Amino acid sequence: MVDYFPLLKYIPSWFPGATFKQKAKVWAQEVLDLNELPWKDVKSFIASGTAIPCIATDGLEKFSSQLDEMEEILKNVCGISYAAGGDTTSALLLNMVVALVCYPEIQKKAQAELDVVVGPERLPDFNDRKRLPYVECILKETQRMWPSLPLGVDHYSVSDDFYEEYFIPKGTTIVGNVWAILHDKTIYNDPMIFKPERFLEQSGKRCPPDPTLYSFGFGRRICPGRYLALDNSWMMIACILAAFTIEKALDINGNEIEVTTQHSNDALSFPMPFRCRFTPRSPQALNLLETGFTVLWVKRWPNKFGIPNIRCQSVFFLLGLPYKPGVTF
Ligand code: HEM
Repeated sequence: MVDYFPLLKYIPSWFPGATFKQKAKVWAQEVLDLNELPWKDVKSFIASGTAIPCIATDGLEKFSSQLDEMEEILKNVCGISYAAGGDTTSALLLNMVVALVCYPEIQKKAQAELDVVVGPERLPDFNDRKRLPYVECILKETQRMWPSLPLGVDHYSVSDDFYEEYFIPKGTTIVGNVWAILHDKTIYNDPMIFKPERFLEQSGKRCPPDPTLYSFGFGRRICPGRYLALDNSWMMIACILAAFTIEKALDINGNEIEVTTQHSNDALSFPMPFRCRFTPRSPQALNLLETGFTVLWVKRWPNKFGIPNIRCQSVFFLLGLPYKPGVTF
């Protein structure tokens, strides 16, 4: 509000109606805490020898001789990654789970693909990704149908500009309507229908544009975490699909509890709370759940950007299980 009406910043916080100033004070402290408190924790874990390898421990080790100038930067990189990457990625994952619950035939098709390519003895990994086109299509279609940030993040024109017949004066707020682009029926056929197949590459067929082009923002401020977000989300959903069948939860009479595809109306669009059941697909799947992530972590991505940590934590979060640092799923 103050950005739009700069005079408001001179109103004292006790002035009737100026509650935004009191709120801003509380929120400012919360933002500072988000940066400072986890950083303090990491440093105390390092001191006590209990830290698990992650981007923060890597950075502190790598720049140990330049900490005077680098520590503030490292702390801010970690803080903004958490602030910008946590809820957005969770929203995408929860949307994929909603889709799998609501459309069991889509879930079955993805599992059939995984069974052929990966089999029941191990969890999927990035080497399998190219051979799992349908799982990729689910990731794309979820971003199209329910983008995590339907109106993106506002931009601001730094100089006078023209777009087609529109004059855009310097200082105009520009809202990129991601939702409208991704539901444009001239680009995406039947845009209100969840249809991963639309992104399946087949000879003689032209696929619509990848929603990733829009769902991570635009121009030079485009999301720098998009590759991590997409890799992380792909790995999560591929592993969940390989190991579980996800169905609607049952009430006390054994009837299925309906799941809606409605969403919150906030800047960040989460599915409305829903209940579902995760059932291991087989005894081997259950075994993989106990050992699979340890194997992936140790063998494939030792200590790289903390990705395995984030992934394991998210799986625990999604399943509503308490996450213990250092314990892999
Ligand atoms: C599904 C997950 C994610 C979505 C949908 C998403 C979406 C977005 C969008 C729409 C923007 C605004 C871009 C613009 O101004 O046009 C943005 C900015 C940003 N994102 Fe993401 N993001 C996700 C995950 C992440 C992750 C995992 C990280 C970091 C690890 C991250 C870091 C950032 C940062 C630092 C910015 C600000 C960039 C700037 O202003 O220059 N995001 N993101």
